[in-house]
Amino acid sequence: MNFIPSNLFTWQNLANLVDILVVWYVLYKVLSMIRGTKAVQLLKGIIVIFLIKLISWVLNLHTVSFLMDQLINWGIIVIVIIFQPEIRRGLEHLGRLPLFSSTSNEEGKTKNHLIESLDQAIQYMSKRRIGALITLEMNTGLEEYVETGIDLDAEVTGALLINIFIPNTPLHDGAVIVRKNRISVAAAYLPLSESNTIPKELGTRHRAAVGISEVTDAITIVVSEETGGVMITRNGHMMLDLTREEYLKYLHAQLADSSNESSRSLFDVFSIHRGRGKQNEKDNK
Ligand SMILES: Nc1ncnc2c1ncn2[C@@H]1O[C@H](COP(=O)(O)OP(=O)(O)OP(=O)(O)O)[C@@H](O)[C@H]1O
Repeated sequence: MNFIPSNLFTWQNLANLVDILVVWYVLYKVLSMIRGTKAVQLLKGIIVIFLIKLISWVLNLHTVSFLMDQLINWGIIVIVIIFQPEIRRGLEHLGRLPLFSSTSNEEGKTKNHLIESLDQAIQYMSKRRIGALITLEMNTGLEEYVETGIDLDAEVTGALLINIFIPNTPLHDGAVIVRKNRISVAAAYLPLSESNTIPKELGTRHRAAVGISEVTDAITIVVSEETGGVMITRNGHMMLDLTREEYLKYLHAQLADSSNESSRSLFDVFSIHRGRGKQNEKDNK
């Protein structure tokens, strides 16, 4: 039989190629989403169960095979219940694809004002080592965390943010939650992460920032009281020791209205994980 190269370019082969690429992309996304979370242990457990199932099937061990079948069938329901928040977050991610979203000019201006206020507060607090924890609500509602805080419902300004976090004042402990471009509450309690990827030298403020990013799509900014360093967390990722340039770039990409801006910086944004802390120290002097 002769090999004719043009036979390779059939619709069927193209469909197969697309099929493989889609599966590969979904697997890659799932694995990078669960990296460093408790889901990795779960995945290992699932692989072990499937291996036992395969071996029992090959060796004709009927009872073991039956038990594994039951475990797999019921396990799916259990996983859906346990990972309900993560599944919800994943679906919300899908809903946020550009195809479904639109933003207006007015919204863009408000977002720019929000970023300027955050920047003013971060700069002030970082230089003076004032600890701060600010969470920005995105698409997932933060109602249950808002309920733990003290109501403010105030316009976001740099001055107010600074004032809230001045040590030994009634509102400084806990997190500020920003909703719909307003400071909704201060002194809110956020869930603490149990991730073992958080560096040991970071305390509960940083752990709370990672915690909220694991269960919602909120963007959380931390200013460290000890070092003045700036961290942002989102979707379980920590971006540590960010310089001013880096956090502004990130916030603009995630919040600003211009679709050009966001798509242009998206790659850069995801490549930031540990910023140039040295630069931060320089800025502080
Ligand atoms: N679950 C939480 N929710 C909201 N805020 C919290 C939570 N846990 C701690 N905090 C805040 O963090 C402060 C304690 O910070 P701690 O020194 O333990 O953290 P850290 O990560 O080492 O930060 P820093 O570098 O600023 O010291 C508390 O006073 C409180 O304001």
